[in-house]
Amino acid sequence: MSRQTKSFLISRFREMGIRPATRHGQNFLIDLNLHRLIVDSAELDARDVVLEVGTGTGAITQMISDRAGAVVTVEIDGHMFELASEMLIDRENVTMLNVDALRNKNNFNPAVIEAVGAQLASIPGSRFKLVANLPYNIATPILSNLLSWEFTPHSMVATIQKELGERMAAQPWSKDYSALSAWFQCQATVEIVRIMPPSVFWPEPKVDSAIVKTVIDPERRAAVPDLRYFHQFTKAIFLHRRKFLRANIVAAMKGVFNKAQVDQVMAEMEFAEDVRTEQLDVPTLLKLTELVRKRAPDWTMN
Ligand SMILES: C[S@@+](CC[C@H](N)C(=O)[O-])C[C@H]1O[C@@H](n2cnc3c(N)ncnc32)[C@H](O)[C@@H]1O
Repeated sequence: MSRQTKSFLISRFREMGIRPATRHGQNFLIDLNLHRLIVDSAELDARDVVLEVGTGTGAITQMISDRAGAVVTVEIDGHMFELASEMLIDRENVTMLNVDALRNKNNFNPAVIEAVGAQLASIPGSRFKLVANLPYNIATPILSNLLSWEFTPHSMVATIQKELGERMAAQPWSKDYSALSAWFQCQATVEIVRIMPPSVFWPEPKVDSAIVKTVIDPERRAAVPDLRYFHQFTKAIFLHRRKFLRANIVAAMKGVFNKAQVDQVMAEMEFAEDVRTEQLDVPTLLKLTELVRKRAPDWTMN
């Protein structure tokens, strides 16, 4: 049974003589029904190897461990690691790592990759999932990098800033639609499971949060010929998403395409001159990327 209530946290932090570390995004979820909702949304069973970034006190880890085949949980803060160890020490299917989950913005820590790989190899027919109340300062790189990781996740259920969840799920023409929306939606479905006010955390964050579920769609993913190219090219043309698409392609392909070549691409796509990047849905972005990739396969974003 989880002990993660506000009074439990306050008294344990006092005993240890520490305060929640803002720099590590330490906002602990104190509504136990929401712990359950996160874990229920992941639909776990014994085949699942779960990565949790941010063990905290281990409250969610415990619930995951009850349902999944294995959990690899990662915590950067030595005090939190110590606190969580008390609760998780006897659990044989839990691997605890006291490291930074990320080596840098674009890469996971090799120790995390190794631990997840070992668990995936040890369970026949294993599936890889992320379940986490993520530290908000690294939520985007964690979720985004997992989509091009060594192990393709089956799904990811995460508590993140509401604004990030809205960007992941956004549709063309909306203010939140961006390269990030296209990156998620070209290979997965994104569902906002629950919006949550600051009061369900201790200490309270400044913004609303959301539980967001991303389920990878293998068919959709396989239909993207070059995920890395798509990611880079959409990032480049969405730098000024309200501008005319033509100007964005000219800027993105500077030194590779001359303006006549850009006009050829525009004509082949049957785009009007005044089409803007923010209007393009994911299938159209995929088609456009392929036309560009065929003409400039070696292009990379500056
Ligand atoms: C939002 S709290 C969530 C804690 C707990 N799972 C819960 O639900 O209450 C995020 C946790 O991630 C840890 N953390 C922050 N940055 C990290 C990083 N780069 N790698 C691993 N853990 C990190 C923090 O110390 C904190 O315990």
